[in-house]
Amino acid sequence: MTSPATQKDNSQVIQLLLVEDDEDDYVLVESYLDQAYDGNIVITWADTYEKAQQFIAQSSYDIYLIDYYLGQQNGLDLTKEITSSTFVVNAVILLTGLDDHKIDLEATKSGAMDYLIKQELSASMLERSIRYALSRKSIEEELIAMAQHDPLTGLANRVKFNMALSDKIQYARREQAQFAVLLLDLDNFKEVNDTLGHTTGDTLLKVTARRLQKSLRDIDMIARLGGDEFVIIAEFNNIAEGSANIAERLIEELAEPLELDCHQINTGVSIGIAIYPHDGISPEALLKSADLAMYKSKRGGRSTYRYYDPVFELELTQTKQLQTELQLAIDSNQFVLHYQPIIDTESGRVVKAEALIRWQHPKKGLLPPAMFIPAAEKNSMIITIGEWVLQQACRDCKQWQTIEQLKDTGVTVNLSPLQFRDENLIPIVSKAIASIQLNHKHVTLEITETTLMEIGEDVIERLTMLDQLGVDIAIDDFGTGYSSLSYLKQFPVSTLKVDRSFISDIDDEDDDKIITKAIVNLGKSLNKKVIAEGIEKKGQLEIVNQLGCHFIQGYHFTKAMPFEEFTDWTQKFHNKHS
Ligand SMILES: Nc1nc2c(ncn2[C@@H]2O[C@@H]3COP(=O)(O)O[C@H]4[C@@H](O)[C@H](n5cnc6c(=O)[nH]c(N)nc65)O[C@@H]4COP(=O)(O)O[C@H]3[C@H]2O)c(=O)[nH]1
Repeated sequence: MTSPATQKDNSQVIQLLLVEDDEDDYVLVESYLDQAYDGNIVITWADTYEKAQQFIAQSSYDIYLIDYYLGQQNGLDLTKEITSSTFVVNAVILLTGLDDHKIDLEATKSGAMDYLIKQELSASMLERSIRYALSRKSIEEELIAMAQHDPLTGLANRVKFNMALSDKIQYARREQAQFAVLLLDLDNFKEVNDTLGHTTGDTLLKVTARRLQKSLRDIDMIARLGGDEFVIIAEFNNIAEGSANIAERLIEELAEPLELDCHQINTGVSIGIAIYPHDGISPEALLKSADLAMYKSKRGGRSTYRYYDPVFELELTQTKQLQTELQLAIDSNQFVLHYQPIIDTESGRVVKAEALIRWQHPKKGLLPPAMFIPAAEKNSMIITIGEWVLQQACRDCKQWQTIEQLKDTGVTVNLSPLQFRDENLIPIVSKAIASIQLNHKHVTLEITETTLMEIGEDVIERLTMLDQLGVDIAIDDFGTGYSSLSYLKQFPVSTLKVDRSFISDIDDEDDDKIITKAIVNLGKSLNKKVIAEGIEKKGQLEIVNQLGCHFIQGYHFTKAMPFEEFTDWTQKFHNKHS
């Protein structure tokens, strides 16, 4: 008998475990194998079931040759033990003294690759059977490798990641160790994919995978879970310091601009971190915690990382609850619109009214948008709410046209980022206006500067489509979104709305005055109107008048009011100022 496989170190030589309780049969099989392989085979002989189990636990073999009858036990059971792993291929050949169709079937069912009858055995038959089994093993191994890898990046895929995470948990439980799961999501992958095409998107993913591999140690596991989501399992001596360092390094590395297909691409990554065992002891729980933390870092300004905090769970539950309530609010008409006048500084008339949504909650009373719009924006509910706002605002505007003092008053509606991106936006807007035969010029859509900046190159196309409909477009919160001048020049927008933060300190802070002045001048040079919103005090009004703002809006005149109140207020205002 040769020594166990563990002691040999020649990869060309076949390692074979022969499980045979009959010494004569062992000698016969060994002689055939020697004849067939001329020494290029290492045979480890186990003469009992238990010994075979020991060898199997210590080492792995290229081929297992197992006798069907092993004393009181059965070679089929041992075969099942060896072949039971889903992700490791083991080549087993069963030997039997009987030519029995039933045993043949059982052998195949148990996972054996072949079934040989001892009386018919020869060196060539053994060699052929082993050759076939090894070739099938290598094909199956290749298939398994393919099933565990992401073909695009070559990284491990979700299947392999799940296995690795389960293994890591078992190891950490045994060793009382900690480790971190870092979930990464690229910040502007969708924009790259949508604007530059899938080929560039794929290249970005491949480059990202390479960058991640470069930044990590070999011992860290990295996988692509799908889309632009990557995940890392990493162990550190000091888990808090180590995981923070790695997250910072990855954020820095992935923030480096890239030149892809002649485009400069600025990517970034948001990272969520969950630590075993604090944030979960099962693969599902850990991944869910990392996912919540990643979602948080995405929301809290991109290119950041967050550790999981149980409070996120509570927030998520509250958000879900709010979303259920919002659906009910939509179904039972609990939303109302309030209107705030926008006044032309030259004519002194109310030219438009900004529609601002409120929720008439059956228990909590009248709720401001800040208490429900962010939750609605987390899913498509904002699209449904936004469509209602648009239709109601158009209906109200049509009503004003029947009143002499308000017949020229237009309406302004806020569009959330999701609505602006929605492919049905144009039909929704045109239906709301056309269904009541309102003139398009009476409708203004307000889109924040930040939203416009986040859309990417598609923005001009989308704005142009709205412009072609005939509606007016205003950029809200202007001055906070860092839009470039060259971009702004191409936007078919009529109005810039100076962000309230500049107006609030305009009377005592020079910087804000300078910025507002610059925005007004910029607006004028680009042939756009400028609205100063948030005018609360007389002093602010005087300054914005001095600077030449075209329109004004704010508590100094009035807060937003329900439809009837707004109508009365405007009539009185016009009577007073006519
Ligand atoms: N401190 C101060 N505040 C003033 C003054 N004048 C007006 N405001 C408030 O400033 C907000 C102006 O609207 P926004 O910037 O578009 O900001 C809006 C807008 O982003 C969002 N929102 C409101 N209605 C809708 C809607 O129908 N759809 C969408 N998507 N968002 C909406 O909610 C935000 C807040 O709305 P509101 O609570 O109604 O708050 C309104 C308005 O009541 C002032 O002189 N001083």
